[in-house]
Amino acid sequence: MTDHAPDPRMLAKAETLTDALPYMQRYAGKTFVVKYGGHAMGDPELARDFAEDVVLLKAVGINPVVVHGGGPQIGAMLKRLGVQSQFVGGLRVTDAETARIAEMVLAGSINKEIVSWIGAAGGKAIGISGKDSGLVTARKVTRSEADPLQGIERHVDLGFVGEPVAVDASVLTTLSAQGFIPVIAPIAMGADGHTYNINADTMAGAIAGALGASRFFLLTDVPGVLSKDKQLLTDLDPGRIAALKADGTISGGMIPKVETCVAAVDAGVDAAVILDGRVPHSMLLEIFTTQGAGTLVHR
Ligand SMILES: Nc1ncnc2c1ncn2[C@@H]1O[C@H](COP(=O)(O)OP(=O)(O)O)[C@@H](O)[C@H]1O
Ligand SMILES: CC(=O)N[C@@H](CCC(=O)OP(=O)(O)O)C(=O)O
Repeated sequence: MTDHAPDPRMLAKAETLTDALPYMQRYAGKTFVVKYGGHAMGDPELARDFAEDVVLLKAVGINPVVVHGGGPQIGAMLKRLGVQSQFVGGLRVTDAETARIAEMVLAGSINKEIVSWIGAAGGKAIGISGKDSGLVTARKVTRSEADPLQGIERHVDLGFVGEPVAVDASVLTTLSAQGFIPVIAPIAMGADGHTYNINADTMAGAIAGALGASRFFLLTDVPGVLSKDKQLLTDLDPGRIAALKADGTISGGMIPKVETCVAAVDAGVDAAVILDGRVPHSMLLEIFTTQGAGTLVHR
């Protein structure tokens, strides 16, 4: 009798799989856009976990599309080359030289690294930037900032910082339908012929909107949006986000992240989730279990 008693650990594994079945059935054929942040990709072990998660999504019939960042890696390269860099409202002021370096780091090294990880996990990834096949057309971002000394709004020139104005997602749907996993660097051409550096969150949100994605995940290095006393805010709508920005709770790199979540849900994405990329397999837990993780942004 005892010889045939099921091992409880094996049973638990089987249960995990059967628990995931309704989610697999619900999401088969849907598109999930995943933004993989530069801060989340530091650890090779976590990068392997991330690649396995993406390949698993593809294997169960979901179409994952990866948009990556690389802010810290661009920063490190600029430092090595002795180029000064500064951020205004979470965006890197980008002169022509910085734009060239950002493209080299994002579309060159990081993009191919992610493609390699997915390949090693058994997936077929194709690495492109917003330039390929006219995927994204950018225009120059204009920002104004309050000048406390003069009490006026002052225009800030961010240089070659772009925002998507048009997305032709046909290359992505074609690649996905053929079994490929698109991996996208946040660099695009403007109609003016210039190369633009685009915040990766903004790029991912525009792509999620254009694809009509069911889910939009942003993997970063914090558990989600935190309150002033560092508690995780699990559920946010656009009104609450505006208040948290206004009182300074949300600052720096979290600003483009929440703005892009709001834009994505406005564009028809069902839900956007800001997740901790440092937690192994955080995306799988969010998708295939009842345990919600991170901050859910919805209408
Ligand atoms: N309210 C907030 N909750 C969580 N993180 C915040 C908040 N306000 C600012 N941040 C900052 O935003 C950072 C995430 O943005 P960013 O550094 O651009 O990440 P990524 O490289 O993953 O895109 C966090 O590490 C944190 O320092
Ligand atoms: C205009 C702008 O700020 N572009 C970003 C692009 C990379 C990025 O967004 O990377 P993360 O997602 O890792 O922050 C930059 O130059 O850092």
